[in-house]
Amino acid sequence: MSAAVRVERLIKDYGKLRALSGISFEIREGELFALLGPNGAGKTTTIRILTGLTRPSGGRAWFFGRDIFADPLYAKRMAGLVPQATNLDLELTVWENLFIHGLLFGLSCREIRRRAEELLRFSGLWERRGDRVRTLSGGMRRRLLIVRALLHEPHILFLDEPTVGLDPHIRRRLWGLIKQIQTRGTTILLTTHYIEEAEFLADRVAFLDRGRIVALDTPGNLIAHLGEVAVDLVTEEGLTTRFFRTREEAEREAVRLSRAGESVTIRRVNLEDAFLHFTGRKV
Ligand SMILES: Nc1ncnc2c1ncn2[C@@H]1O[C@H](COP(=O)(O)OP(=O)(O)OP(=O)(O)O)[C@@H](O)[C@H]1O
Repeated sequence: MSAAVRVERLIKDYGKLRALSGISFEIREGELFALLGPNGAGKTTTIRILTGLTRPSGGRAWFFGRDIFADPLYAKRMAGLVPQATNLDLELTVWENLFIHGLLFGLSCREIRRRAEELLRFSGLWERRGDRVRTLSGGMRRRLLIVRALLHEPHILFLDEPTVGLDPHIRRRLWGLIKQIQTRGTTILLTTHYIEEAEFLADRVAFLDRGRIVALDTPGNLIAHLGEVAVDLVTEEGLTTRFFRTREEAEREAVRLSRAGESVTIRRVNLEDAFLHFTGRKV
């Protein structure tokens, strides 16, 4: 069966700057796939290309086996986009924002009413449907953006840093909503620079660094590549970390280091360690 999304050697140049250097990946149907990388890594550019907002300089991409650059209307129908910027009309109500979006996608008024009600109830925004968007909190606006992106029943949802700038409590609530959307059968590509977001949500993660994918696997496998247990050692030069397959090995090393007067801590290896290992940089 064809992958929900297949990207092959995608390149994007902005003048002399190569923002994407030929990235390739596949997303299976129903999968939640995360592109994790620091500012400027090329995450938004990837999403903009796959949602038809910008043309690639090279490479190809397919949704369910169909070439999306050859058939942009098909791509538009299949994809829902939650952009990084909250581009809602603040003076219109929640309901009006959805209605206009539905009309732009060619949905009938009946379809819009049915879908909008279902999604607003699902996302906990039904009671606010008559309120102006200006009166909604940041978290609610983000939920409304997700509802709007799902209105035309896309098969693939693109979420560009969906929780950036939100407090931890609201972020977790959004994570729950995103998981539920996946459970209902939607394939999701999410970009983030929050390690814990990728670790919590993603079935597979691609580490994107300066326009290149430097590693791609499940969070568990990316972590296991380094080991199970980490020993952090604080010295005058800063923090260095060593990785071990077992807790016993790590403890032996920690004891040896503390006898030598070093300050050490033992902890589990996490996705941030893996990111640092593959890129040599922090997210
Ligand atoms: N329209 C544009 N014109 C010129 N350069 C651009 C344009 N859009 C992006 N870039 C550059 O391309 C590179 C990748 O940018 P992109 O926005 O895709 O990164 P990102 O990983 O999404 O970062 P962020 O987390 O800040 O959104 C950056 O160096 C950026 O400055």
